[in-house]
Amino acid sequence: MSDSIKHECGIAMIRLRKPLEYYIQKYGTPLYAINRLYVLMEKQSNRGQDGAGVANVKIEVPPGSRYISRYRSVENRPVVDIFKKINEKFIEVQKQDPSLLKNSDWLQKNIAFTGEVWLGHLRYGTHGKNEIENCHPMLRQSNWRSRNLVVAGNFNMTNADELFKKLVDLGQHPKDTGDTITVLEKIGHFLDEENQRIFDKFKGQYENPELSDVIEDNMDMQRVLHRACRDFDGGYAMAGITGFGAAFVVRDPAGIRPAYYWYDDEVVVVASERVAIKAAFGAKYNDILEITPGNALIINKNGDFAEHNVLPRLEKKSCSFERIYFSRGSDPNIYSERKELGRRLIPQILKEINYDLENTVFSYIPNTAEPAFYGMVEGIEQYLTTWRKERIQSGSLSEEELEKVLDFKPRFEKLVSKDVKLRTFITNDDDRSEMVSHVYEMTHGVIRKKTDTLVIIDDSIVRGTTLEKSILKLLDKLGPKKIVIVSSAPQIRYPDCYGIDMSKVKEFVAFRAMLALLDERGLSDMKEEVYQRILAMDDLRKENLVKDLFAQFTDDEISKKISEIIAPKDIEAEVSVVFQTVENLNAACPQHLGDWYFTGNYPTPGGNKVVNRAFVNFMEGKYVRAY
Ligand SMILES: O=P(O)(O)OC[C@H]1O[C@H](OP(=O)(O)OP(=O)(O)O)[C@H](O)[C@@H]1O
Ligand SMILES: NC(=O)CC[C@H](N)C(=O)O
Repeated sequence: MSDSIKHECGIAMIRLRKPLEYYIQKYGTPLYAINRLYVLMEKQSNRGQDGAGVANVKIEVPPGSRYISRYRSVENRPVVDIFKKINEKFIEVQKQDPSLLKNSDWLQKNIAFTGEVWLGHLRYGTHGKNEIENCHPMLRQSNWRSRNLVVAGNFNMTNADELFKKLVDLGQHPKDTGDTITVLEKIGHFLDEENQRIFDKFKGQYENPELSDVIEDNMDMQRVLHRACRDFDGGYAMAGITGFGAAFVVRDPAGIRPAYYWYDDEVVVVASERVAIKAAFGAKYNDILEITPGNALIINKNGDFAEHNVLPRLEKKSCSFERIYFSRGSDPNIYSERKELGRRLIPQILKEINYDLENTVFSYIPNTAEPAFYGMVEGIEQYLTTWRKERIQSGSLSEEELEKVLDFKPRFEKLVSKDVKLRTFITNDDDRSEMVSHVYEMTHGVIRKKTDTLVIIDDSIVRGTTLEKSILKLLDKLGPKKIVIVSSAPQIRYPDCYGIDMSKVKEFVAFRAMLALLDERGLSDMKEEVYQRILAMDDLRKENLVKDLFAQFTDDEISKKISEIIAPKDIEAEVSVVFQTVENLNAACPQHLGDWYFTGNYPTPGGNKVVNRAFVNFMEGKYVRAY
């Protein structure tokens, strides 16, 4: 695992509900599912670039034939790499005899990746190195078909270490400490027990080969998943396929990680983002459903499916950062939420520029912040409508003044372009500073030197590196009197532990600002005091003690300190930072109230353990992950 802040992982599942023959007839190719899965995965490439994997299971093949196939890759463009390899198999068949591509029986007997159940994964590793061994899907193999298991997930458990220990206490000997293996083994353990339970129940009644079918027909996946997941503390959308073709996607009880599905009579499809399902299958957004938190979508061997409750639901706390930054902004709901985030910042922005729209230029830092910018544009226009009305209704305007009021146009400009697609989050820390200075270029000749204030919106300020190392220096060269950085997200104060690797508190510029304020105010002893209180806790999950440190200061004090920290010493413009309030974030994204990054209110008890541990690590000078 590199030290960079991570995005998410993405999952993609397709279950063909008809025989392969049907798709060959209708779509003229045996590659129907492959092509759709490719789109489903490429459209989620924003969620993981450390590696990718695809697994395929054939239902009902005779003993002796391979029925689970898998490719994984950590190449530069892992999804392309995998699908190229899969495609090569069909190119070979084409060369051999093109008519075989229409022969579903022959294909399923002879060619891998011609099965009915597909599972794809894009990885941003949070646990374990960026090596192919850590790529999902992971396999748990057995000579008994119904004991085979393939798993891929978007997840992080705050108690991965305890889960591992439990497996060892059971007498197991996992081949790796990685969290995906731990989860795989955990589900696998209860899958084994379920196999045994059904075997014991029916053993007198059927002969052995027949018994295998009876086990598969009676397998209670809801029970397996309930027993496997009840010890998980974390955020997860965990997808799996058994060797006999039953598939599932289970979502954490607080709905932290996203999971959507869509179906028709040909397919059942699951993905982390709606945009991907829309693109791959032309689905209508309104027909794409969200897996209910605490439920599993279970697809039987025969293609029937339903949601089943697996764990009691918790208060829904879906990750708000998905809406602010991670997920693709072309999802109509996300687009309008991002706009709303921009619009809601207007009162703070107007205050910051002293209501002087004449000498202000508005712009944004590409790419994610673009919709928030459009929201900001709408907000300014709304403000101007009210302003014009009030001026006109005052009745005191001369002809010339009236014309000026009606003519006035706010200045919205594209000042920053980003010509490298690579997101700065994905490079490791050392390369990152180097990289960010080359990623952006500025539009000169728009700002009136020493006269204009520049208001520029970004989606989030995490470490402040993008601003400090690159953007502010470049913007300063345009000559503004003042630069107001607007963040559509509130101050990121607390670590995440539910799917993204943001668990080292010292990385956050808001945390560094809080430390600086403690020092300035002579409150440095509080750090030691909180540290000792955490060490004395009998259960770190009880409460988040780091909150006590932030509670010493107002939001504005922290914002001011952040602006001091990120403003490079050698620039001329005054710099200030405006952050979204948590109330406005929640109002803009009412279905995604998971705001622990900003509030420290974690949706599971393990979150408190992570933040307390992260603080202990900081105090002890340990630069390691806190879960
Ligand atoms: O404060 P920092 O730690 O530097 O991180 C915050 C920046 O990182 C992200 O940009 P990214 O380059 O991923 O761009 P995007 O907007 O194109 O997604 C995000 O949009 C912020 O601009
Ligand atoms: N971002 C994720 O969901 C990571 C999944 C898993 N924890 C891994 O590291 O592979």
